[in-house]
Amino acid sequence: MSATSIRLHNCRKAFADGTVAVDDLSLEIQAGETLAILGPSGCGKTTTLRLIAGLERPDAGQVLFAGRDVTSLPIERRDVGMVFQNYALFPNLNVADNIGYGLKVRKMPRAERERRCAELLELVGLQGYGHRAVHELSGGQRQRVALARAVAPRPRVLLLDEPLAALDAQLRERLRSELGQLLRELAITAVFVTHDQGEAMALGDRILVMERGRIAQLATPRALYQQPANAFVANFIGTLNAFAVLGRTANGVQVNGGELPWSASELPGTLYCRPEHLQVTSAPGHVRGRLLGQFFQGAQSRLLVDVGGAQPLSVDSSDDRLHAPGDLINLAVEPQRVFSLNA
Ligand SMILES: Nc1ncnc2c1ncn2[C@@H]1O[C@H](COP(=O)(O)OP(=O)(O)OP(=O)(O)O)[C@@H](O)[C@H]1O
Repeated sequence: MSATSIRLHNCRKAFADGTVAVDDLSLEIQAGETLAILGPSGCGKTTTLRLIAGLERPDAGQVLFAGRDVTSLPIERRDVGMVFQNYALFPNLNVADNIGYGLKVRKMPRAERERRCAELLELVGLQGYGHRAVHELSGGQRQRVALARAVAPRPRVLLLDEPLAALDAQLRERLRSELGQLLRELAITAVFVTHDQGEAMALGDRILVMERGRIAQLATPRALYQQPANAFVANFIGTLNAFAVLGRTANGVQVNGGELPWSASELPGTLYCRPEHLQVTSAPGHVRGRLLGQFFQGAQSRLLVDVGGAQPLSVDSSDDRLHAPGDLINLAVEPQRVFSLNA
């Protein structure tokens, strides 16, 4: 089955208590695209996924698959595969029977089913595990079985709700890259919900950042990071330093700890820059403050510098020099790395 585009058109979903989980949401997901849905708890990520799945019906608006209105179709008639955080495998069936379940329901002949199961076990790196009981598998292995089961019937759309959240950090990272590989191999349209920005950036062709049931921004990971639409998105993707603007100077603006380059005629209330764009310098830089701490992270260190603002500045430095807490640190920034944002 070839991949399918998905369109949400003015979708709204409120619950009985009046909570508006999804508020007039319109977006289009290309055929074969992987869309990550990211946002704070309660912003409507899971509800959006459930609207696409057919597990919820919108109060208003339409859901279209390849241009066809599927709004009133239940999940079993939408041709979607789903993977949940908690595996949701059948505990009384072995691995092969779990994977083959959807195929059996669709009355695929046994020999063909077995062939497809073997192919899927190989795809998820579990060759020879067909006869294992579910309780004999690790968390990561269970999640691979859940994936294999979801894609076994070759669905048009794969939906994943925090698929890696239950795994420990190391395993999550490994399975993340395996999942990315798998999604590319399957060339399936995939939508996954996560609250992990690293996961969203690594797996999503585009990321939908949601805020209170609406789109805060829908863009590629790179565009979200480099051109965040507003402060909410910028704070959600990566770390952001905020400088309250205190007034104009000859070449820029006055901020806590010094002066930032700023040539635009409008004078925003806050200016921003990313931690990797602040450079520690021995010459007088733009701002100066006292080191609160230095955290070694391997290829670079994260420095926290107090310039007297509301929050200490975060600075990423690949310079190996060790500073001591309390040291005075000079920081410089290239003018084009300083930006303002809509509130
Ligand atoms: N069945 C329901 N009945 C009432 N309110 C609900 C129901 N399901 C979700 N909500 C509410 O709708 C809003 C959106 O919920 P949703 O689960 O979509 O958010 P989420 O972004 O996935 O959150 P999380 O990251 O915490 O899982 C929340 O305020 C939630 O409490």
